[in-house]
Amino acid sequence: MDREANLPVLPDKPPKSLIRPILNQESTSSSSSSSPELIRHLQAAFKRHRPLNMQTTTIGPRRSVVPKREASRGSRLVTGSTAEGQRSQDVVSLSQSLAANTLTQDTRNLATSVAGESIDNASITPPSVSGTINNMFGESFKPSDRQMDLPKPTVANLESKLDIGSRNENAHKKVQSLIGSTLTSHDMEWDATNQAEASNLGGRTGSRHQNQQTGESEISLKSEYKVSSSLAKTQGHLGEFRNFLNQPASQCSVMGSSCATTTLIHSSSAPMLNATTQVSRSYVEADRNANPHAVKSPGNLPSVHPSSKDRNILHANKDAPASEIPSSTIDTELRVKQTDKSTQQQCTTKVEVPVVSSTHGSDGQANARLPDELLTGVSSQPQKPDKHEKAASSKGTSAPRKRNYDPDLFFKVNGKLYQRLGKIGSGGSSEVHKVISSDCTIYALKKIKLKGRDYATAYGFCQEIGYLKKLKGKTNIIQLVDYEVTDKTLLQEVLNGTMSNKEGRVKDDGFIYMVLEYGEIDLAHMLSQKWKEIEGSDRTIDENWLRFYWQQILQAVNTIHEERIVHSDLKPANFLLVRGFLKLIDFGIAKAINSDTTNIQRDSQVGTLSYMSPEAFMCNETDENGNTIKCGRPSDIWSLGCILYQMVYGRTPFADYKTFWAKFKVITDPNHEITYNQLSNPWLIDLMKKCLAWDRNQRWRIPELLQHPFLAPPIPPERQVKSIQLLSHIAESFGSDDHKANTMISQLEQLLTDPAPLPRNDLLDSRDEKHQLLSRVSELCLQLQDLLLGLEGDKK
Ligand SMILES: Nc1ncnc2c1ncn2[C@@H]1O[C@H](COP(=O)(O)OP(=O)(O)OP(=O)(O)O)[C@@H](O)[C@H]1O
Repeated sequence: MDREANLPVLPDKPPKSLIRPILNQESTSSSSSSSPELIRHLQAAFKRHRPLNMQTTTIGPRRSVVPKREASRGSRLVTGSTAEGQRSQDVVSLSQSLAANTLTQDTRNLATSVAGESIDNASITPPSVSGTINNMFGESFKPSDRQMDLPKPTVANLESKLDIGSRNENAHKKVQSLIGSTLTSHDMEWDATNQAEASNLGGRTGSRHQNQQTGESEISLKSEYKVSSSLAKTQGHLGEFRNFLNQPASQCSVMGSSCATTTLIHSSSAPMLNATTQVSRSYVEADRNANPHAVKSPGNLPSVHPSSKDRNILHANKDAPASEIPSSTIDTELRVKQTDKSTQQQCTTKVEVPVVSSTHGSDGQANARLPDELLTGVSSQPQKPDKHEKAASSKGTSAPRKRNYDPDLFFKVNGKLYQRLGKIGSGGSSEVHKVISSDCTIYALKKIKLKGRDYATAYGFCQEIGYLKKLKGKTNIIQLVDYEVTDKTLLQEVLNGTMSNKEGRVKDDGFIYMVLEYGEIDLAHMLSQKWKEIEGSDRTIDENWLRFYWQQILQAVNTIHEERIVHSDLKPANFLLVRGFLKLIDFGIAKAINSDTTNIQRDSQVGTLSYMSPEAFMCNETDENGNTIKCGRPSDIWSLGCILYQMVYGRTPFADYKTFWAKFKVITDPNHEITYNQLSNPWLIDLMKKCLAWDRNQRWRIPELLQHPFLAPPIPPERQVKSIQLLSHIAESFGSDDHKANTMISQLEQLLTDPAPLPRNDLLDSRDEKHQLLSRVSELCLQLQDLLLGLEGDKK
């Protein structure tokens, strides 16, 4: 089949908008007859009058202007009916047949946007930011979005209003200093920006200040007007904040990220958040020491006190009529009853139980009280409708939700509040926020908007919960701490494995919330940093570093393959460092393998271009023998090969092929030879080849890869060592600058040590191979002998 004949011709040149407007050149060429003086004036005039935003966003359409974390969002390819319409520019949408006449508009947009521009995934791009990325909600995501989302005016008042109790005083002071410092930093930003932003109490602008020092010098800019104008709001936030801190601790919190590690990793990028984690840990530990059984809460506030809403929940849990039960609680209860109880309890019951006991138990009565005026303050505060969520409960998918918290500051998942600390990143389908729970544990909260998506896609997103539940307790997979799907029917269907509404679209404004273990940095950024260190020096990648992380990558993928799950979107950005170890994330397009087969059935082609296997590009087409091309575990192995290649060489194997079609063509061509530049360790090349074999049946499986000589170098037997000693003795005669002799010696050494790179199992099985090997050895020996004789002749 001549696939290319059907391919639409895409422009080789990048779209105009992507062409860097080099004013100098244009001016020069268009006025070639003018005097150089005039040109200079013209250029100066252009520069002077260029609008500000043009300077920052229009010029320099470099892909490298991607914020940390955001950088690694690659071009995910989604095809056919399952392609969701609201992807960011990084997302490719292709019709299933890949024929020109069936290409969707999205595809054209993508293909155009990537033409001439590297679509090799921004994952190795330095985490510097100078541009703006639109996220799925149409909001502009700026680098500053990563910063604290706390309300500015809350700062000044919090410290004075939160009492410091005598018990755990140090720890509480730390919390307060944290609050003070983080909010103060935010204040600075707020004060420095225009007044219109003062009303944005969500603080979405975030702080661009990278350190406290800078912030301190600007604090004097704070105007009295701004503080007083937002006083009323501040009271409300204070109430919310206190209320938040009074929430019961989640037992799941022990799974949160190590604060110390977080501090270490992020020290350069998010100093304020570092302070947060560090202090929260101190607090948690101090409190634990003081009373290991108490539910943690800072300040001298009672240790456990539910919000007014929580009290409703408690009633409901006891004997209150159903009408009083908030919807989320009903849903939670429902889910616990209707689904796998043991698993559910881990995620939901754990969270609610402390609330019940603390309020209804005798201790609870004594402890769980906030000052009434504070509660009043919370409930009387005008509620800001969340533009994303206000319709979430409409049309019967879930009952109307009353809010007693500011959605700009908090997320609520299963009745538990999580305070926003900043946006970490946004993928093609989601946005991920760093949050802190009431027990001061840091989590990542992934929020996926469902509205407008086709049902199958929404179903797929929801399946991620299913996979993560299945992978609970697996240390090399990111752990799901809690979750909520506002569309209960959808969740129920996913959990039951049914799909009734395959063709429909999600109309209700539903969301999926997933509270996840927090990862400090992803592999894409680790690689980018590593390569920055290496570039400009004559060093190559440290093999031990490579072994350390490659082994973890393999083990993580092995875990899911053993569970019969194919990830389908393996790339550096989907491996997160948690407490020093890599964990796999993003099961958004993962698929389970049916028990009677080894492949998964896909309705569409999915993945991230640079890491997609040939069969992923051709999924569901027929090969030359008429067999349907399917994806299975080998498809993940190919992606692993691309990751390893990137770790070794600093770029993916097909990075030179810039456009989608160029990549498609080369990756699906069985005769294309991937270039492997020479390395000091030939095993490394062999290992990459084992993963990147075009024929998926030739690719090694993970158990084999874990035994590959690169990870498990063979120990040479005594005899071999002797032969190597002999060779090094001979090598000394030639000196290091005799390239020819040294090449022969190292070839001989390799042949004698281990006749690589033959597959280990059929090592020297055939007589012919042994014969060939011996003749090659003797040939090299004779040549070396000649060289040695020549050398001695020269000396005489
Ligand atoms: N648990 C976590 N801890 C820290 N950061 C996370 C976590 N989960 C996700 N992220 C960040 O958010 C980004 C997007 O997350 P994720 O890949 O799960 O979303 P997605 O919408 O499926 O993205 P994609 O389109 O790349 O598949 C990740 O690359 C990572 O940087």
